[in-house]
Amino acid sequence: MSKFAVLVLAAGRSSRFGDSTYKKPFVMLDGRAVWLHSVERFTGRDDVCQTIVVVAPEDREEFTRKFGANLMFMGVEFCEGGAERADSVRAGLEKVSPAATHVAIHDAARPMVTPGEVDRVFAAAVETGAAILATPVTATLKRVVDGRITATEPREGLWAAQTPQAFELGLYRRAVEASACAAVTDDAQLVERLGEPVAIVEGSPQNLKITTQEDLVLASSIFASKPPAVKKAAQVFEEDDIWG
Ligand SMILES: Nc1ccn([C@@H]2O[C@H](COP(=O)(O)OP(=O)(O)OP(=O)(O)O)[C@@H](O)[C@H]2O)c(=O)n1
Ligand SMILES: C[C@](O)(CO)[C@H](O)COP(=O)(O)O
Repeated sequence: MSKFAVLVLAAGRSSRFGDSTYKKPFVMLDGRAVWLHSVERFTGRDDVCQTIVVVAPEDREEFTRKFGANLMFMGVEFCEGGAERADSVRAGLEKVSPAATHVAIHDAARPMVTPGEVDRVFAAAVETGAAILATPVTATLKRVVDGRITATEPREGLWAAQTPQAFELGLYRRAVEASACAAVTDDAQLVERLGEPVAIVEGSPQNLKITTQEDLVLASSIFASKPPAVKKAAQVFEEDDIWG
C-alpha cells in the first residue's frame, strides 16, 4: 500500500494578508486555526504515514506553545521552513520517514480542501507518479502594463494550480536535487523541469488559498453556509463532500 508523507506549508510571511496580529495559517476560521483545518484533512488517513507542519523560524516558539498539545494529540511533527517556498519544502523533505512511498505538499492556507479531493489527487499520484489539484481558468485574462490592457491572453488549456500536489517520493527527490535553488511558486514545476508528466485532477474553486483578508471572509462564508450538523457528521464520517 502506498504511504504518503504530507508536508503542510505554513512558513510564509503572509505579506498580502494585510495588517493582522497573526499570520494567515494561525488565524481562526470557524473556531479553529487555519493550519489545523488543513492538517485535519490528512491525519487519520490510512494512506498517510506522516504529517509535518512547516513553520517559520520566528513562529516556532509561539506555535509550539499554543499548539503543542494539538500536535502531540494528532501525532503531527513540525520543522522550520525557509525564506522561499522551495526552501520550506526541502526542510520538510529532510524529515520524511523511510516508510513513505509518496510525498504530498499542501498549503496550510488552503483549509477548504475536501477528503474526496485528497482521495483523487493521491490516487492519481499513485497511478502516474505526479498529480496536482487544479481548476480550469474561467475568467478572461488581460495582460496589463501601467494600468492599461496590452493584450487579452487565450485561456484555452489554462488551469489554476492548487494543492495538494503529490508525487512518488523518489521522483520528487530527483526533481528537488536537479532544481538547485529554483525560484518556483509551486511544487510541480520542479517535476515539469525534469520533463516528467504531471497529471491534473480537477478540484473546486472552494479549495481557495487564503491570501488576503477578503479570502478569509470568503472561506468563513463557505463554512457558514453549511449546516453545522451536516458539516460535523461529514467530518466524523469523512464523506466525500463534507459540506453536505
Ligand atoms: N517560504 C514559504 C512561503 C510560503 N509558504 C507557505 O506556502 C503556502 C502558500 O504560500 P502563500 O499563499 O504565498 O503564503 P505567503 O508566502 O505567506 O503569502 P505572501 O506571498 O502574501 O507573503 C502558505 O501556506 C505559506 O505559509 C511556506 O511554507 N514557506
Ligand atoms: C502552490 C500554489 O498554491 C498553487 O496555486 C501557489 O503557487 C502558491 O503561490 P504563492 O505565491 O505562494 O501564493
